[in-house]
This record gives sequence, C-alpha cells and structure tokens, in this order.
Amino acid sequence: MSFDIDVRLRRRDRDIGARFRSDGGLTVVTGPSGAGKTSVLMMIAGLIHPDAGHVRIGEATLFDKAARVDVPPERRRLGYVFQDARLFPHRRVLANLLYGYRLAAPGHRWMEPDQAIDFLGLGNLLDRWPRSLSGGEAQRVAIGRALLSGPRALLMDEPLGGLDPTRRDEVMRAIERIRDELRVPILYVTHDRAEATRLATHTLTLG
Ligand SMILES: Nc1ncnc2c1ncn2[C@@H]1O[C@H](COP(=O)(O)OP(=O)(O)OP(=O)(O)O)[C@@H](O)[C@H]1O
Repeated sequence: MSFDIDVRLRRRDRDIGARFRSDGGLTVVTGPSGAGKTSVLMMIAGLIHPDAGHVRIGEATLFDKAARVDVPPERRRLGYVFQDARLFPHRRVLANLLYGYRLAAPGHRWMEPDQAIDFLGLGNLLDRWPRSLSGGEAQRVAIGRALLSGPRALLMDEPLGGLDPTRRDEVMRAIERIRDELRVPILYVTHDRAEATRLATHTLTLG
C-alpha cells in the first residue's frame, strides 16, 4: 500500500502543503512549529480542503482537485489517532473499540476485535471507563479503535505527546508492531528526534 500525496493550501500570506510518495512503512512528518504538519494530515483526512493536488493511497484516489474527486472524510477509511486519545467518555473500553468496527462495511474489516484486543494487550481493560485509564492505556485503546475501523492507513498526530517515558515506550512498541507485523502504512507527526529515528522508514520535513 503506497502513499502518493500532493496537497497545497494558501493560508494568509503563505503556502502550506506537502508532496511525497512512499511505498508504505511509517513516514514521519516533521518540521518546526507552524510548518503545517497537522494541516497536511487534516487535508489527507479530508477535514480541510486543499486548494490543489491529490491524495492517493494504494489504488484509491481520495482527492483530486483537477478531476473533482473529493471523498468525504467518513468514507476515506483512514484511522486518525490524536495526541489525546479522544475516547468516548460515556462508553466503556469495549464499546469504544467496537465503535468503528460496527460502522465499517464487513468487506472492509481486516482485523477482528479479539485479535486487536490480543495484539494491543487490552483484555483486562474491556469493562473500564476511559477516565480510569492511564494515558498509555487510553492511547492503546484509541489505536485499537482506529485499527478495527478497517483503515487503509493510519494518521497519527503526536500520539506520544502527552505521555511519560514509560508509557511512551509501551505505545511505541505497539506502533512498531503495527508497522512491522500488520504492515499498515502510517503517517506520523512528531517533533521528537529519538521517536522519529526509532519509528521512521521514511521522513518528510516541512517548513
Ligand atoms: N483553522 C486555521 N485557520 C487559519 N490558520 C490556521 C488554522 N489552523 C492552523 N493555521 C495556521 O496554519 C499554520 C500551520 O499550522 P499547523 O497546525 O498545521 O502546523 P504544525 O506544523 O502542525 O504546528 P505544531 O507543530 O505547532 O503543531 C500555522 O501558521 C497556523 O497558525
């Protein structure tokens, strides 16, 4: 599964955007604050509209300005993981995990709930409420929820940003296994050089 991305947006007096191709793996998106890293992820997700360019992932064209293709965000099949886990506070862990799975068309699902629970070590958390979880646990649940929605790729925006070093390592190991064992293509925003060195198969520097 490959990325072929070319997105551009004029914002006030400057251009924001990115142009790159990669053959899957984990692409770290880095660069100074304000360079447009989050904006690029949001353009790929379809949450903001590029002025020009295209977004192709594998065989699918999700956006092409010239050809007037613009697949709505909920049909792009991209799993988004933010710095804060953003779990649904009124649903227990299991219900959070199943949320995207239930919405996904059966033909698009490629992981079963038991597999994801096993893979991420979530078995003892299933009946917990999000507010009772540690940051690392919550982030692993958020990743599980994203995987179970049957995504073609994951977009991660500083997913370790709010975690202490022990928790960071726990989540980083899960991300490495997603990269190496599940082989889901990942776009990963970070400022952290050590994190980038450990995780990146490709690097895209903005700004
Ligand atoms: N909704 C918006 N409307 C107008 N300008 C915005 C909006 N969101 C972001 N910007 C501007 O666009 C630029 C890029 O912002 P963005 O958040 O994508 O950068 P970033 O590289 O992710 O930064 P950081 O590392 O600080 O999170 C910044 O100058 C920001 O002020």
